[in-house]
Amino acid sequence: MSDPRILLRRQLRQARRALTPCEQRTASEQLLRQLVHHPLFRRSRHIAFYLANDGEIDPHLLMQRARELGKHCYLPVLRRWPANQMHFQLLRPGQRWTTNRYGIREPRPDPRWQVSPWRLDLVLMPLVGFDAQGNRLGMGGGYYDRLFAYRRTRAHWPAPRLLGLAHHCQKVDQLPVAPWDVPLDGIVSDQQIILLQGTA
Ligand SMILES: Nc1nc2c(c(=O)[nH]1)N(C=O)[C@@H](CNc1ccc(C(=O)N[C@@H](CCC(=O)O)C(=O)O)cc1)CN2
Ligand SMILES: Nc1ncnc2c1ncn2[C@@H]1O[C@H](COP(=O)(O)OP(=O)(O)OP(=O)(O)O)[C@@H](O)[C@H]1O
Repeated sequence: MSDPRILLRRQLRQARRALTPCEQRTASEQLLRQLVHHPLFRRSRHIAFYLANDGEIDPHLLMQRARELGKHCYLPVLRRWPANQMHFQLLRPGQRWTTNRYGIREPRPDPRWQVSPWRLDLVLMPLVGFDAQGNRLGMGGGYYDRLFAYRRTRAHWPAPRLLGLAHHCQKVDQLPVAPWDVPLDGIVSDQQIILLQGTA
């Protein structure tokens, strides 16, 4: 039986890649506007971002603001072994960079600056698709799901808050949910903020 996620992923990735540079810039500015004064951002001192790839909504303006505000910013770094795992690494002055197996830039791995996910206050997650119930479709590597698998049994741990970031065109009526999917606390698109029950 074929996985309905595969076709959906292809369509939604095409849609976000089709956005013009001008639409991308506007979306990035809208994202900044939505989040910069939001308590979820203002209260957070340790925040994980991502470097936009494949037409993803670009959080770099927000990351720039976070750095100006003296917040600690982290990016995902893929583990060499086991190859299906990732963690977050603090961005440092004079940061050195490398390129991961998908061609995405990431900080050069340095265990001294890698943190356990529960040390973060807020994680901004890239996504391919979302629905109003807060379900997320990712790139299919399962990296975020594996890292936050502990949340499925400890749903009430306050930290970190998990927010998916997306272009509005990535919204669908209802996503198929997999048993390993980690529920998000909210989704922020260039047009709306959806906060799930219990998220303040
Ligand atoms: N910007 C960004 N960084 C991220 C993620 C992400 O989704 N976006 N990730 C979120 O998990 C992790 C990387 N996961 C990824 C998983 C698949 C592909 C990808 O392009 N897959 C190709 C197949 C490539 C291959 O098999 O070699 C494809 O589907 O076309 C990219 C990133 C960590 N960093
Ligand atoms: N907690 C977990 N433990 C083991 N395998 C997992 C776990 N979570 C996800 N996986 C595996 O990862 C694969 C990809 O999952 P899925 O398609 O949901 O990824 P995704 O959420 O789209 O990707 P990503 O999180 O990287 O953006 C699945 O085949 C699944 O078996």
